[in-house]
Amino acid sequence: MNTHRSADAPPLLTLRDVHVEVAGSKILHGISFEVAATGVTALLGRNGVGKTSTLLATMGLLPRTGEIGFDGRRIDRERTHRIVRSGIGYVPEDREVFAGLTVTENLRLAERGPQPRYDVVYELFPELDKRGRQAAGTLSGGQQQMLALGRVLLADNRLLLVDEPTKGLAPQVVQQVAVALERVAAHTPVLLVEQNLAVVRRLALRAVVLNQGRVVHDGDARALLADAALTQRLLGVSTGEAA
Ligand SMILES: Nc1ncnc2c1ncn2[C@@H]1O[C@H](COP(=O)(O)OP(=O)(O)OP(=O)(O)O)[C@@H](O)[C@H]1O
Repeated sequence: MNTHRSADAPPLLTLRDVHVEVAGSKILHGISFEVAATGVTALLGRNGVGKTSTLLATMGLLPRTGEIGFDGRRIDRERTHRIVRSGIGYVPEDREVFAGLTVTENLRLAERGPQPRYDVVYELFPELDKRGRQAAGTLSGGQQQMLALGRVLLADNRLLLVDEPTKGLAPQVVQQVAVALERVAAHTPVLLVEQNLAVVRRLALRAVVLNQGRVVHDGDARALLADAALTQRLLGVSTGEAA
């Protein structure tokens, strides 16, 4: 099932001419794109093109110039804690669960505000409720990913930035995480960095493709993936491999 958005809804996140330079090397060269207010927008591209840096710059974790708007308000001059408080949740590529703490303790540490949304988290991921006393480090990769998603959902965020959630997972677990993300996205819009094109095809309405720190494609995700030559040129993979 694909997620839908209203064509009339204003974008939730807007990047305009965003540049990032780290230690003298230019990483993003003036990227501009929008993230819809519902469903999944995929951020794609080969290794090292600047996808993670785009998420980090949005969160204020890398120095950036240009305009970043969230829900009609500029956030490009704001510090990370303010951006987090404004309702953007970030799930990093390596998940970063506290391995020695239990599932419940990991969730508790992510509580923000007076009413953490355990109802939402446990409804989406009953496994986290069942495994509350298990050390997070002993969870499977897929379960750890669900815990990482659960932590950002606790805070009632209005947008999630999720970096390569299926990386390193077995094919069957990739499917479980895709189902989980589909359910999450029905609840909260997602900007998703993802290399697995079958997951992109399943979840994303729109796809933004980066190459060497620039946006080189922005459009309907399925139309891109249906065009084998374009997918091969932009992403270096054939859609056959992605199925
Ligand atoms: N702190 C840093 N210092 C120097 N170079 C960096 C730094 N962070 C990222 N880069 C470089 O910027 C480029 C973009 O990195 P980034 O991690 O954003 O790419 P990516 O598209 O997410 O890659 P991948 O798909 O491999 O995770 C890479 O060439 C990377 O080596």
